[in-house]
Amino acid sequence: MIVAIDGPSGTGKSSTSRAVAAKLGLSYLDTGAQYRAITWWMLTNGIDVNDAAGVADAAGKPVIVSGSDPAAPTITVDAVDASGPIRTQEVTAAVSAVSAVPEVRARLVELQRTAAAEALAGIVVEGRDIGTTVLPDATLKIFLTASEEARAARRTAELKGKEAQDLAATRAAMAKRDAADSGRKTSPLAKADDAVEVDTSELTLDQVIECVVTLVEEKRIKA
Ligand SMILES: Nc1ncnc2c1ncn2[C@@H]1O[C@H](COP(=O)(O)OP(=O)(O)OP(=O)(O)O)[C@@H](O)[C@H]1O
Ligand SMILES: Nc1ccn([C@H]2C[C@H](O)[C@@H](COP(=O)(O)O)O2)c(=O)n1
Repeated sequence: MIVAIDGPSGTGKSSTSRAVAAKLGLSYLDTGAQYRAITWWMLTNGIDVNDAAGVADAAGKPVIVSGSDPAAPTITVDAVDASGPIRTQEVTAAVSAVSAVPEVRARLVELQRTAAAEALAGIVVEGRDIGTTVLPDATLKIFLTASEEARAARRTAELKGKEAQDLAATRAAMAKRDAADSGRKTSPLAKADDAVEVDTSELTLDQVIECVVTLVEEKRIKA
């Protein structure tokens, strides 16, 4: 059972994927965390993230390891816990440039396919190009969407007290990142033709989780 969950930022991919994987006894992989991890490594090693050739040259250097337990997902870079540093606004602002570099994508797609192949009980993999490129033969593909307004409100609430921005700034930053992720040449953010689209704007997180669990169970019955 391989479940691919894609969609723009703030649509609920991580929260939904973790919960669905935990409920169904599947592994979990957050591919966005891997793009953030390689971006953090570039920033901490003084590589100009807007120099695509420099990023491409360095793409093979960091060792990125993702833990796939949905109850406690982990990510390390060169054996250092990167789970905190990859969530800073500095990394968020730089990640689209790094993830547009084909050498970076080739490196991470290989890790992602290996993780899926090794997950014997099945896996939920979330990202932007999982259904279209990474795992085109996934058992079930979901494309989550939500209005810009709903996504910005969710992200603003999440960042409250941390690196808080106001609603308008958060909305603008999300729209900019989504435009970059959708507009890049190599495997852009896109819905696979055979993905089920779920608009989460008016749904609670529990409703989205239930909806995806039901879709997985329907697939299991048919298989
Ligand atoms: N249906 C929902 N209703 C209300 N809040 C939600 C819903 N889904 C997710 N959230 C909240 O919205 C925030 C963003 O969710 P999440 O991180 O899962 O989105 P994402 O699609 O993985 O985002 P990104 O791609 O930017 O990492 C979280 O605080 C989460 O709890
Ligand atoms: N499969 C993926 C996953 C993520 N990215 C890039 C684009 C996102 O802006 C960034 C961070 O992802 P998030 O943590 O917000 O889910 O990583 C990608 O290009 N492909």
